[in-house]
Amino acid sequence: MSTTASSTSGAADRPRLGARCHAVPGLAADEVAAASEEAFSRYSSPTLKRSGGGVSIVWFRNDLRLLDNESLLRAWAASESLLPVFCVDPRNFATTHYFGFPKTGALRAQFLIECLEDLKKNLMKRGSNLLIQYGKPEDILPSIAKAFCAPTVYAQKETCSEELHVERLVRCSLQQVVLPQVGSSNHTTANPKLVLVWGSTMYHMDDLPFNVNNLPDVYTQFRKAVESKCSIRSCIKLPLSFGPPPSSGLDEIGGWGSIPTLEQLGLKKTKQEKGIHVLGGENSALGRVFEYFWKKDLLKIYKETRNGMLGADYSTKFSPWLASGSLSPRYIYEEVKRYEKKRLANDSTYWVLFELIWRDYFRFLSIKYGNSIFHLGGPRNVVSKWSQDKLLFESWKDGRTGYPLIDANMKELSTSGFMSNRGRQIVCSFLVRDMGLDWRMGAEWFETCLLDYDPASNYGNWTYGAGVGNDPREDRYFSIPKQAKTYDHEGEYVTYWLPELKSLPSERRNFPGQSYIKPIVPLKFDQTNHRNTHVRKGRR
Ligand SMILES: Cc1cc2nc3c(=O)[nH]c(=O)nc-3n(C[C@H](O)[C@H](O)[C@H](O)COP(=O)(O)OP(=O)(O)OC[C@H]3O[C@@H](n4cnc5c(N)ncnc54)[C@H](O)[C@@H]3O)c2cc1C
Repeated sequence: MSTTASSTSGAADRPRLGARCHAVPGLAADEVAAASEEAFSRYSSPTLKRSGGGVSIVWFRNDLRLLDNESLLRAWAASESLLPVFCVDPRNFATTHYFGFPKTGALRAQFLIECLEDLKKNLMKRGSNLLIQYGKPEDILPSIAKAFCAPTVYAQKETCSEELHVERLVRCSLQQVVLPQVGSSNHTTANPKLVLVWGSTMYHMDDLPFNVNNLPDVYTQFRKAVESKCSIRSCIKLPLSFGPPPSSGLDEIGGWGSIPTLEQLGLKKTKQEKGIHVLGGENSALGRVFEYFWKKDLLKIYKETRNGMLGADYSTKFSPWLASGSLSPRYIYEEVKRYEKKRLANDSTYWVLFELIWRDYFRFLSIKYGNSIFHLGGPRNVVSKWSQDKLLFESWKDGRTGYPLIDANMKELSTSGFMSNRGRQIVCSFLVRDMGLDWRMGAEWFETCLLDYDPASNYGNWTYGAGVGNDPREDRYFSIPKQAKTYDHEGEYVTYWLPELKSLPSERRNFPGQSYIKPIVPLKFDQTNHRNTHVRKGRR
């Protein structure tokens, strides 16, 4: 997440100007199937044993995968019969945010649908299935537990307020269910319980060298502590079969249910013609790891290319799968180590892990700082004046600010649901520093659009960029002219998203003057000269 310049994406990685969508993974379907099959078989173990009785429910949340899924394995091991469940929670679709945007945009909803299709297929291949119901988990899970007489619901533990609220409601509503106690001769009863299992980070929460409430506030201190004092747990293996599914109870709840369509979620499908198209699901995720590390051998140059903005291959694009839990960060770690053994170890191979530690850091920080990451003053409770000017905001959101670099990035976000890390930092700085807008408006629009939306990473990064988080450099300012010259020197990126700039000479595409929309606000520090930018930054 360093902001210092390194070279941009190599020319070979760049799509031709005017090229259409870039599929991620860019593998043929049979290559994806072969890569995921190979990974599944490497992580399958015929010796895993189950010792429990009856039915256990595994409630899938943001852990839509089989490989390295501890709650799934524990539910399977503790039962005779596993019942995987996904609840399509209307609160995630039919509601809007504080500033009025839909909570989930159509692109992420489509990605989720693909994840569910893939998860269901993978479970069926291993003798199980996925029960899908539309409704609130606190309503659905108790009725399923009752119908199947299931004493335990296993699920992945989450960290942010909305998800924690749902956990509390589920726990309470399960307590209202009365089940006959298994194996009891004197007709005693029990309530089903919710068992929450940690599973979203590379470093396990229980292995941290400090209590999470004493987490170091500065990333570098966090990273150094975990790197020197903890090790990363091995991936959880898979049994060869998750079957058999429960034999009775299904009729009572109306069968396995079906994966909703976009229309059923109240959303409209849009035809995506440009940008990257990331296919949801664990098979694609495993296919992408294979493609990026082994087939295209891009891991060894990641550190040099990661600040790019154009195309599929300047960075890993793992984030949408990590956010939905279709990919485990520990699996990536083990693949990096395998690559380092078989091919080479260098700064780039390490740097992917360095970035995954950022992800862990924001996840743990969301526990330490709770709801304050969503509040205007952020974790440091900074009091500052922010504008909520609607017109300014609309111009940012729709990519009509008059600054090609901002407009191109915002168009990429709404068209594809993705934006590079470089782009995210630039548009965040522009919204906060140059427009002076309430950073939460930007964060909520990201929440609507991003395929990889994750509350801890999104709000963590926004509070950081807005100077209300734990950044030792509170006044982080990204000068657009400087960023454009460094990361889009030839104007290839802006021209891809704003074809009207194509006729300009390459050096003017980011500086089109009169031939483009008039800038909506002046830049706070409008110079390309490094020394001046630096001096002024200090004064802020
Ligand atoms: C304002 C802003 C909002 C963001 N919102 C999100 C979000 O909602 N969800 C999200 O996953 N990332 C978010 N990020 C972080 C980062 O931009 C994306 O993770 C990254 O661009 C995803 O592309 P990639 O998978 O190719 O990343 P790579 O460069 O290949 O990095 C590998 C992985 O490391 C992790 N990572 C990298 N940088 C960060 C970071 N700064 N913070 C946390 N994790 C990181 C991601 O899981 C990523 O997949 C945000 C960054 C900013 C500046």
